[in-house]
Amino acid sequence: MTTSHTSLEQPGRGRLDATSLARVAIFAAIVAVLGLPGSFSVAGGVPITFQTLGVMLTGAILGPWLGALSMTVFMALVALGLPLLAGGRGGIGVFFGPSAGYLFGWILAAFVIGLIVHAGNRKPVTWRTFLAMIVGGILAIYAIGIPVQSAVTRLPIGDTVLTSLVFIPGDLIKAVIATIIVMTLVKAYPRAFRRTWASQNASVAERV
Ligand SMILES: O=C(O)CCCC[C@@H]1SC[C@@H]2NC(=O)N[C@@H]21
Repeated sequence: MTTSHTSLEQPGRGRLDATSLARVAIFAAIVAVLGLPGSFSVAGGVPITFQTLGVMLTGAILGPWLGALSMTVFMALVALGLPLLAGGRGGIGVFFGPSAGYLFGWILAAFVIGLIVHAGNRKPVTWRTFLAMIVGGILAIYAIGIPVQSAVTRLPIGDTVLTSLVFIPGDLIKAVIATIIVMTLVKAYPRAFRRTWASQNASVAERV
């Protein structure tokens, strides 16, 4: 195993070099920037936000581990009080509010999207990338977000599911946009994507 002054140990896996660290930071920043236009308030206390587009891109481009790490860093900064959520919100309180589950879901989403997009170490194709956005970027987020929202607001789960239907049109549009961006990048920079794939797989291989 090589050592480097510009790398950090990743728990349970290989090394996190300076480039990976920069990517993690850049995508956390992209998610923050997508919060700048603000959000749309809807019933239930969970806003419609562009930030999930950033979550989708993070998982697809960084892959499962770095993607999840990037979203974890983003959440840590939010917890520390940085106003990175749409509408300039931040602080530990958001993790006890109606959208807390969705926020944790963003970490899972980046991981699941990365897994599906990178599945089998094959070149990303449009259908699998779009499937990843649906499964990771919508279903995985809702799977945590809706039960937590229901528990926090004390609205029955069925009613909370109905409330969350308002997110579907926007999230589907974001899934399409994310797929177009990712496939455009794959076509423009195939070697960069191959390197991302290879490094993630090498890291996974190191773990077994
Ligand atoms: O800013 C927050 O407090 C978190 C917002 C969570 C928004 C959820 S994520 C899935 C769904 N899609 C949206 O546009 N909004 C919700």
